[in-house]
Amino acid sequence: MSGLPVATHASQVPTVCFDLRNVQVHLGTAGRLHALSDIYLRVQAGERVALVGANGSGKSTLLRTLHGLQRASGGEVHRASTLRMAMLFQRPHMLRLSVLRNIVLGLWLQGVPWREARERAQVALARVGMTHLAERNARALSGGQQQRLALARAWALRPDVWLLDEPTASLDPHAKREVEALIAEFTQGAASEGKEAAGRPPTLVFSSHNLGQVKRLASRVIYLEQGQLLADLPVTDFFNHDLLRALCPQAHLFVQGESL
Ligand SMILES: Nc1ncnc2c1ncn2[C@@H]1O[C@H](COP(=O)(O)OP(=O)(O)OP(=O)(O)O)[C@@H](O)[C@H]1O
Repeated sequence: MSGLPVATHASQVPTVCFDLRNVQVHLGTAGRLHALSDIYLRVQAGERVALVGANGSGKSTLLRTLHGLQRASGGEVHRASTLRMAMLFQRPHMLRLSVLRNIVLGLWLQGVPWREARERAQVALARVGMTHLAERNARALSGGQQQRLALARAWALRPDVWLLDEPTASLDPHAKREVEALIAEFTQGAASEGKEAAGRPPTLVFSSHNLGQVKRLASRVIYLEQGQLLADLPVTDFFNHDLLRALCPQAHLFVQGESL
């Protein structure tokens, strides 16, 4: 694993965030399960990449490999050294503390002084419309509220890169819409302090089974099947049925199945 050269433009946000070359991830007993095979993937700063594919196709493993939570068994993982990454999961992990303290502690652990952390946490809570819940125990929140809190906690850290693993999969339709709207706001520039001034919104890589959500949030779609990357297309090409059928029949079948 190594750092990519960092571009010199004012924001210090590098042009290439991730560059995976021939990456393999083997899991399970004696590494017999090939969760990812021969992955080549370069993600530029500001891209919005959706990972799609059936259950077990390797989406979570790829996200975890990008983050560094999962070590590659082979190949090269290059990651820009200055990246600040936030990773969110389908079911967020909340500390048994108040809503506000969940954010404050996250910031404090990153070296932000307590007083500043409290102020930033309050701004972040307001940003997700949860100020009135600041003193509630975070574990007592609904699933949708917990995911909004997880987003606030991540946003308070001002990440360059958002890695989201099926962030709305376990939510009811109303909470889904709320959480998706926040993801759109936080990752499309408008709410990203500092990044906006640099003219470059943060980078988003997310997995989803919701193809409507993929259309709304992504600019590029990657299709995985049994750990292999079979299609990597601009979102408009991916949802062009004739083109997709010609370029990647497996992905076309998958889209047809998911659209039923
Ligand atoms: N810790 C682990 N040990 C062994 N096998 C694992 C482990 N984690 C994942 N796998 C296997 O690796 C493969 C890829 O799993 P992964 O969770 O990346 O798929 P996914 O596309 O995210 O699936 P889903 O849509 O269900 O979340 C699957 O066969 C899965 O069973």
